[in-house]
Amino acid sequence: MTALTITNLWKEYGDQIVLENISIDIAPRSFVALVGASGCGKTTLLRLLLGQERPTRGTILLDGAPLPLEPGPDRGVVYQRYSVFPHLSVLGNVMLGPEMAGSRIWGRLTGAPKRALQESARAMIADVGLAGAEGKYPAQLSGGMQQRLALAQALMMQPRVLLLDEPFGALDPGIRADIHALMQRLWHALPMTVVMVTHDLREAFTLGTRIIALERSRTRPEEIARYGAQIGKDIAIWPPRVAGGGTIYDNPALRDDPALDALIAGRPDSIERH
Ligand SMILES: Nc1ncnc2c1ncn2[C@@H]1O[C@H](COP(=O)(O)OP(=O)(O)OP(=O)(O)O)[C@@H](O)[C@H]1O
Repeated sequence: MTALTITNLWKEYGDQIVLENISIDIAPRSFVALVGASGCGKTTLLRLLLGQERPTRGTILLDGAPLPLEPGPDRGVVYQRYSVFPHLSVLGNVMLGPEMAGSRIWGRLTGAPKRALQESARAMIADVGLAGAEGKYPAQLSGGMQQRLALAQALMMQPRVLLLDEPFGALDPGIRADIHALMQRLWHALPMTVVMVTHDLREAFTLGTRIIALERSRTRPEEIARYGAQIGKDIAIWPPRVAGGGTIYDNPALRDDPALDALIAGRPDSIERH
């Protein structure tokens, strides 16, 4: 159950202010879709959450504790391309993260621990719809299959936060719809909070529990470096989607929110299962 708390976050590169005073509270199990014009700083914010970049000012807390300064297994990431290793098979890619983590503690995995890892890797591969492709290499997979593999690879480490940087942006619409369904299923099934950068508003509204738009209010050339992007819009999806497949009535935190109760009182029939 992982919450992210971003407070008064600034990111500057030299003289250029990219993010200006961003504050966002992300509730555990949310699915935040981050949208905004090209170059406004979406990937920069994701890299800050991953620990690949450090804030110039401000704080990021993960369940109340300062975010570790380096990427770690608590945060998984999937990019639009190149998240997987081309020289490893599907099985090899999915086993790699736990193997590396395990080998730091026990040395090279062999015997029963290796077999157990192989078994859970195969189960994860089946979960993302790649059963039968365990021995294939990424170049032998379609774009959609590669992104399923990238998801499996990230999820094997059981991240508390999954960061997605336009992971479905290069896929054809039909394939994208299939992988959206998979993503929804995984988000419901696994105890993770998701932050996804996307250019596609439809995708944001299909998957997100909340849509946050970064915007630069000043865009004249002489102003671009001196003012960063801020939160332009912050939209909660109605009816609220709750991870795990329940309705808002099943979620005590939401059920006890008086403002929401009032809304629900006016529209009791509009609460759907997701
Ligand atoms: N390492 C860096 N050094 C200097 N400037 C950087 C660095 N990384 C990003 N920037 C700048 O920060 C700004 C925001 O970039 P970012 O990639 O975060 O935007 P974005 O919203 O993700 O864009 P897009 O939608 O096109 O991917 C850009 O002007 C970019 O040039």
